[in-house]
Amino acid sequence: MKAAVITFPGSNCDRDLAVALERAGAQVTRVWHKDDALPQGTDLVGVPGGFSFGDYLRCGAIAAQSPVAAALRRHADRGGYVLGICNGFQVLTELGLLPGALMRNTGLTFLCKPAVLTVATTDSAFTGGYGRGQRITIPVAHHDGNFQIAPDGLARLQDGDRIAFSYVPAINGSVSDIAGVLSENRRVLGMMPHPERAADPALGGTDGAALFRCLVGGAVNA
Ligand SMILES: NC(=O)CC[C@H](N)C(=O)O
Repeated sequence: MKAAVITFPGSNCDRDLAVALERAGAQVTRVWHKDDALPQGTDLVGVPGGFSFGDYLRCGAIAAQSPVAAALRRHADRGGYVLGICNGFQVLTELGLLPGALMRNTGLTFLCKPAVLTVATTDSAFTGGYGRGQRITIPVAHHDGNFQIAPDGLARLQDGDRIAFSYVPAINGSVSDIAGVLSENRRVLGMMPHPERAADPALGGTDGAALFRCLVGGAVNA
């Protein structure tokens, strides 16, 4: 699999994401926010966590206007895979590639800790390596992780089995405790927790590794 990982000014998880994808077997190219095209043959675009453009205006809002974001949109429109983590998830909602919005955490504090998640669907290239309902521990590090969506949008996510992960217990006020959602074609995943920070024993956890193994290598459990 050929993956492209984007770097914006203020990204801080881009290298970690590239390493996690490489360890799972992907061939990774790093892409700068001013690039207006993705490398030929890109299968997956990784949109990493961090503080793109200092989180000014709204987290991810300025990054969504960058030249590479237009190329990312074309990639998604062609049915390409996209993985947005934390600030990357915020960028994907700003781009309209995923529904909803990430608001300030209800506790109004920056949350930096391991979070317990339930795998809500295994029906995707990202989550097929887990069991449905499996509890996994993945770190979070955000102040705007409170996922909100109007009731009709929430019903569409629920009816379409598009909630990928949810928090147990609630941590940031997200509606239905949602931690990650899939696009309608199931090829775009946005999630606030950081699986790349739990993909190697040296990092203190490996629960995120199955996501990269499944995505890159198609290693589906069931
Ligand atoms: N780790 C991250 O990507 C953080 C995203 C964003 N800066 C926030 O705090 O919500």
